[in-house]
Amino acid sequence: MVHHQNKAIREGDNPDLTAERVTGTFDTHSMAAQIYNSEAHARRRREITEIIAKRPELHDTKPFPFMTREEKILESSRKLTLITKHMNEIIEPNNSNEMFHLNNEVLGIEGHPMALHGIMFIPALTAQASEEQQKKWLTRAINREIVGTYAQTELGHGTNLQNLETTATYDVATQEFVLHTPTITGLKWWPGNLGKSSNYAVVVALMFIKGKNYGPHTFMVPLRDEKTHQPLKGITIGDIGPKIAYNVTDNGFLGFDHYRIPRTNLLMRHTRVEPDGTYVKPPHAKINYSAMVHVRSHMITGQAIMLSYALTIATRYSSVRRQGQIDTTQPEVKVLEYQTQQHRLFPYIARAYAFVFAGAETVKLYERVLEEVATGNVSLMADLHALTSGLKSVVSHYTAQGIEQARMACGGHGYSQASYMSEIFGVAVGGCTYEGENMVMLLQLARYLVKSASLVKTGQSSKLGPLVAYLGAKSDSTSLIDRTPTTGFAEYVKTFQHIARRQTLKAADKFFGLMEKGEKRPIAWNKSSVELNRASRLHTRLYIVEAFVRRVEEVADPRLKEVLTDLLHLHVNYELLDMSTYALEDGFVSSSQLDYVRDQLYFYLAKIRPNAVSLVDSWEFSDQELRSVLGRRDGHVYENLFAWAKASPLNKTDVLPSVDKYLKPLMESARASKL
Ligand SMILES: CCCCCCCCCCCCC/C=C/C(=O)SCCNC(=O)CCNC(=O)[C@H](O)C(C)(C)COP(=O)(O)OP(=O)(O)OC[C@H]1O[C@@H](n2cnc3c(N)ncnc32)[C@H](O)[C@@H]1OP(=O)(O)O
Ligand SMILES: Cc1cc2nc3c(=O)[nH]c(=O)nc-3n(C[C@H](O)[C@H](O)[C@H](O)COP(=O)(O)OP(=O)(O)OC[C@H]3O[C@@H](n4cnc5c(N)ncnc54)[C@H](O)[C@@H]3O)c2cc1C
Repeated sequence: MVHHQNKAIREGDNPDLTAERVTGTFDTHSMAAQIYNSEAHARRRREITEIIAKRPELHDTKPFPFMTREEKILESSRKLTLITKHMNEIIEPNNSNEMFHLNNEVLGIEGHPMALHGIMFIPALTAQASEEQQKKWLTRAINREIVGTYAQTELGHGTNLQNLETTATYDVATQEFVLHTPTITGLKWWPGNLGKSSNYAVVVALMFIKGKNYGPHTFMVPLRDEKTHQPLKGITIGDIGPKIAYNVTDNGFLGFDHYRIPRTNLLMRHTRVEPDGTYVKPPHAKINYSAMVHVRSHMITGQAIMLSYALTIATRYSSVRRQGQIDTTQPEVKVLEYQTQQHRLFPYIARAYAFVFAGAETVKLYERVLEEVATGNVSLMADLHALTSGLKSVVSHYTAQGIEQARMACGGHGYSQASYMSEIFGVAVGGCTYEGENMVMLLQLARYLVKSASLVKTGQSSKLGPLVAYLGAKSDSTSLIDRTPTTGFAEYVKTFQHIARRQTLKAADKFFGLMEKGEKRPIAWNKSSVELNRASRLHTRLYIVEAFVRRVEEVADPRLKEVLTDLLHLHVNYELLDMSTYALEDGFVSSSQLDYVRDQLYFYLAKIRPNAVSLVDSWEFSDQELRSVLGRRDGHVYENLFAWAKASPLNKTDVLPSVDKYLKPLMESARASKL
């Protein structure tokens, strides 16, 4: 038996796809270890996939697109109950990476009744509840004795937390907080699983003590009776209705009518209210925003995975789809042969790898900050906030663009729900909004960049943190990009640094200049905000390139290193062309250098071509996880598209009731009137 580098090869597969896999130059299991950050975890992912494959009760009973929302929720709850019961037979206890994979395989991306429980409720209790409170609630939450969510956003306000309307007013006499929703716009609106599934929530409300507003604080709030699941008195609660996607999750609304909770339900790890109403300040004003930072840190990887779902589907399909000829004397080609198709897909494959490498670094920094904050050291909170604000915005933006490109690359079949592209897009694009609308979060990073620019301008560059140290460096007068060996990335990094530095300093100049001319700070900020956000994007894209370079430098296996180096070449050339306006503006890069960059790009599209399928196979998504007829591992697309269409609920009968009721009489009366 021949041992291929690509471990997805099986007998009986579509030969067009097998031919792609045979040309792969590297071991896909080893690449999976890069993607998932360790050989052990990549192996465990495969083992979990195998266990699930052997347990039909954990499989979808029919394709998701054929289910109603209610059916999907029922089906998801059934599987959630099973995986809860059999968790220890499938994954290592309390291993969040394994849990993530188990959820993606069995429950999928459309959410489930305990999605927010794991993503935000438990992280909020872990970071913000005191030890005593954790004893009371955290263990019960981990055991799934109670189900919770994170209720912050309201109908009228999501971004501007200072103007939330839900109030928590301290009553010294009873030592209780009184939660109240004063208006319709003060209703909590959007929290996942709030509508129907959760019986508790960490609620964010403005805290008032003796008439003074202390701003947003987090409270543990019971919402439903633990036995009957009926809403408690004083609580109005429900589902907000269907969304673009993610409809298995019951995003909900919530109102309070003078609803009382004990003083000790204020989450008190970092902040306290004494029985007499004395307020004890936290060590950092934004310490209670930790659940948001948790999601922002982890969603970089989640977004990279969803982008890779779409790219896996489109790249495999492009290898079995034949249409048209390049050489008219030859048979029809696989659509992946077209340079335009490669240009549509391969730079996004490179981005997906870049994002997952950046995501791994972000999670590491997050874990470090979490540990430090637990011991009272808040020094890195601002850096983490700036980094995650930029990354969540840039990565979710390009992920959505990439999924849409992948959908279009599948032609008409990409428009069918059999591709699953619309759901992947719909779920991923939510990431541009949730956890801070992208423009808003870029502006958060811009605050950090402007402060850093001030240090540069006042000769204090030595005080710059490591993420922005390049802002204080001197630039060469021109880029040396086409004058260095093609294997060196340093010149590209220098060019991206130059572009990001110039834009940051320019945007900061504009902002400070407007203030010097007499504009008030917030007005000057608003008038500079498009330029400021450009700086934030360029800074973040520089970070992503650097994370990619760091990872490629670490790789020891020469075959992996070669293909990752090819991807990195593709990435830096594509990125530079994409931001060429900035490079051309001050003549740092000339148009002849851009011609070189373009040639490099085309060279690497062609070089990557034989590895394209292996690069997407390396993510090792099972068919169950992808839920896409077009993206099937075996490449047998056409017969399965036909089977899928035949299974459509509309095809249960030959004549629909609507035809009997309306169309037949309509046609009959049209015919009769002609007589
Ligand atoms: C295969 C993959 C499968 C995946 C499956 C699919 C996944 C789907 C999952 C879906 C789950 C979705 C869950 C979503 C949940 C939510 O959306 S929860 C709600 C999130 N809401 C937001 O993010 C709101 C955004 N707004 C804010 O964060 C804040 O309002 C603000 C914009 C940051 C401003 O806050 P405010 O308190 O008003 O700030 P200011 O008083 O103006 O101060 C600004 C200074 O504060 C610093 N700062 C802000 N936040 C932090 C922080 N977290 N840490 C550290 N510092 C912070 C900021 O830097 C400013 O500092 P200075 O410049 O020094 O003043
Ligand atoms: C799928 C999904 C899941 C969610 N899950 C949860 C959850 O579990 N819990 C929860 O509490 N919330 C949740 N949310 C809510 C989400 O966090 C908010 O919708 C998000 O933070 C954006 O806030 P907003 O809706 O108020 O947008 P808005 O702030 O109203 O944004 C509208 C526009 O105004 C602009 N804008 C607003 N403020 C500024 C500013 N200061 N400067 C410049 N431009 C500005 C924005 O850029 C945007 O273009 C979820 C949302 C979605 C879509």
